[in-house]
Amino acid sequence: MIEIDAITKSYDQTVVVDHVTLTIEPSSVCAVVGTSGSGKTTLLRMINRLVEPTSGAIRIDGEDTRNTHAYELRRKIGYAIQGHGLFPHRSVGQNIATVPKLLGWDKDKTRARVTELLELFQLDPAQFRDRLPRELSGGQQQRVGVARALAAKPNILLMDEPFGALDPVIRSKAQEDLLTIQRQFETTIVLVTHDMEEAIHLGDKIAVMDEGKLLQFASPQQIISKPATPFVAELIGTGERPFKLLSLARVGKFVEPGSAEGDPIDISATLRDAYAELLWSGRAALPVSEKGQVIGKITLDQLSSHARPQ
Ligand SMILES: Nc1ncnc2c1ncn2[C@@H]1O[C@H](COP(=O)(O)OP(=O)(O)OP(=O)(O)O)[C@@H](O)[C@H]1O
Repeated sequence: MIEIDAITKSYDQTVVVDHVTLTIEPSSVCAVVGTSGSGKTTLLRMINRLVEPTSGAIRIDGEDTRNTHAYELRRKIGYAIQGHGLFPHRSVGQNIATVPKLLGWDKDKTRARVTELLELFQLDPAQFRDRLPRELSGGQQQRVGVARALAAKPNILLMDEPFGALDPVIRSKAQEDLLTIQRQFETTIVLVTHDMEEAIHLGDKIAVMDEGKLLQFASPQQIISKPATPFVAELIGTGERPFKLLSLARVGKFVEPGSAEGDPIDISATLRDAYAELLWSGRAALPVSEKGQVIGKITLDQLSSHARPQ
């Protein structure tokens, strides 16, 4: 658990993070969202003391971070940034091994961990271990950046716009991979993004910042249905609200008995996918399938009722 308690950062007379208080539950994803200059990166960096707070406290599992050396904290906490920040003259394997090496892991253990991570991120170790970062595509470099951040099996992973430089297709794959890995390792993730769509998709909770202040800290559902201020509503985009609500729920929860015409949709699809398919094909209901078997249907009426605040 990360408890952020009235944390404040000022540079000279300018307050860039202003008395922010929030608690991030273990094994959850907290997305920090806001416009440029709102203090997101500064807030994130105060968690691993890359930036020292001016006042306030941060506790990790009850322990005040000021009681731990900053370098120890940074070895314990994974950190991945936009543009991945890989060391250009070190191989992929050496990049991933950075923190294990600092922690004094032996060679075999480190090599085994690098192999495990390369496989996890679908980068064939035989092919990629000895390449230099510049010999990889942007998406592959980004995966190495996240692999490096996870190398020493941190409980906490801080991510600053990790997918910012990726094209939409690779980005969405990278987001899915991250969620899979997060569930597998139960990592607590704090992720900075300026993209509300990404925050809604990845966050169990979303922290909305503006001018150094925390405007709202709530679930995606609550942020969309009950934005705390007009600024939060603006960030979501009023016209987008119904679709964003639909994107949070999966078809599986809303299956009705009966059948419908045409191609089925899988139970794992989002209600937004189902809605798009209904509109596109001009149908009022879709058959729903699970492992290739039709198990019921989902109707336009049901989707409409779910696209409103509950
Ligand atoms: N070392 C520093 N010295 C002085 N001002 C700083 C310093 N670091 C950040 N700031 C200022 O603090 C404010 C918040 O910066 P921060 O990088 O936290 O914002 P952000 O929300 O992450 O923005 P972006 O999305 O553009 O990265 C900005 O106005 C920035 O200019």
